[in-house]
Amino acid sequence: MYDVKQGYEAAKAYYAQFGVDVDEAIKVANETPISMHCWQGDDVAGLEKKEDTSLTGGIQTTGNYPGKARNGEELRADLEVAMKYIPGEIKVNLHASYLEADTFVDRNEVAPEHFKKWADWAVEKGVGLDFNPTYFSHPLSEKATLSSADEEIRKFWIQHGINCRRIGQYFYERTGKTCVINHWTPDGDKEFPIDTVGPRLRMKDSYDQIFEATKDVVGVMDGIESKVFGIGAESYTVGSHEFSMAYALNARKDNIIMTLDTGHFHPTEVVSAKLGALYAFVDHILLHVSRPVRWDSDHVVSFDDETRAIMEELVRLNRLQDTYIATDFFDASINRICAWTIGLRNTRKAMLAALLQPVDKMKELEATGDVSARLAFKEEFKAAPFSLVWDYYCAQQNAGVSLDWLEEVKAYEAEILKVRS
Ligand SMILES: C[C@H](O)[C@H](O)[C@@H](O)C(=O)CO
Ligand SMILES: [Mn+2]
Repeated sequence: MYDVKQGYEAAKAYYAQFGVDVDEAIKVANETPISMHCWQGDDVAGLEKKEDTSLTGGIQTTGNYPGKARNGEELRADLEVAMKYIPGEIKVNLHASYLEADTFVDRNEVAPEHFKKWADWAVEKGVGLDFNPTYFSHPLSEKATLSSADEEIRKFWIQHGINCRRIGQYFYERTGKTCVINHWTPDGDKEFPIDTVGPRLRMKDSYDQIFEATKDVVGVMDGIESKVFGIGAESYTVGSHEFSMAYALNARKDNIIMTLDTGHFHPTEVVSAKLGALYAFVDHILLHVSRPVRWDSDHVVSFDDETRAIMEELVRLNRLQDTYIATDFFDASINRICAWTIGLRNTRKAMLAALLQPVDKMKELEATGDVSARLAFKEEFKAAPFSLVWDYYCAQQNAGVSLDWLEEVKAYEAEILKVRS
């Protein structure tokens, strides 16, 4: 290993030229929570006691890498391994389908008691918990959920949403940290329907009922996640971007916000370009950081242009602290602990790289009309020595410098994952 401290000192001198406080950047990156999705660990299968665990709702995992977690204990153990190598504040993000009970519990019956093991574990680890109603992978979700024209089915899913908000409050009470709840429904149509508003009016009414019935709930924030299409819902989604944005804005409640998933837009649309416009109107946004490859493929988050641009935009807008950052990917073709570690480290690294830029100086250049210097600065910091600061930060946090973590995860794979059938 090279001299990490020496590298950090050199980088510090480089950044000092531009007035960037490296230690402050590390501090902010370290204290900004990233919500780590549990569903990478078992290919979104969940822990419900049921025969059919197939993934529906127009989302897909591909690959059959050995060693996926088969129960809550294994999933928590795997999460813990990955968490060792992800520096900074982490929350863990659960779907309702990760309930733990001795017998089958249907979605309209989920309750706080089914998440006691998760809450005990989170308290022991000192992490917060976020939550998601699971409006998919269920016989009653095949046609539609919150927008269903069948009142019995719609009622079933409304009850699920209501119960999930109560579970969110339970997580808040146990961990002392706000529980961010995300609502995503797969409702949509393969062909463009004749009646495009009816399903939306029903979905709007369903959300209204969920929030009205739980208006006493405290300690939660609710994101409404939009999506442009899904497999089998290529032409129309009920919860489109316009629907979700309009719902969140019109709700006029501080706790109902928009969720932007980086894989849920047309391929040439980028979330980074939406943030500045939305923050002119809202106080908070929930982000699902993913990597769409040609479609909403949910590849592992990369340290790529868009992830970096999102973080740069949040820093420049001074909205990092107002944005709930969550990861959302599921790759079944590689070691799942590596998937988490790589994706979450990249998310944090992009955040740190964004914080290591002289934003005030760049704003000043722009304000004075010096657009040539603005471009020169933007380009300069693309290749600035942030990785030396990153390595130092990982060393400080005992999170594995460079690829140190890989050998240890491989050892865990050989010892623990390989023996799972
Ligand atoms: C598991 C899903 O990815 C998640 O609930 C949702 O956020 C989504 O992005 C569906 O495409
Ligand atoms: Mn998502």
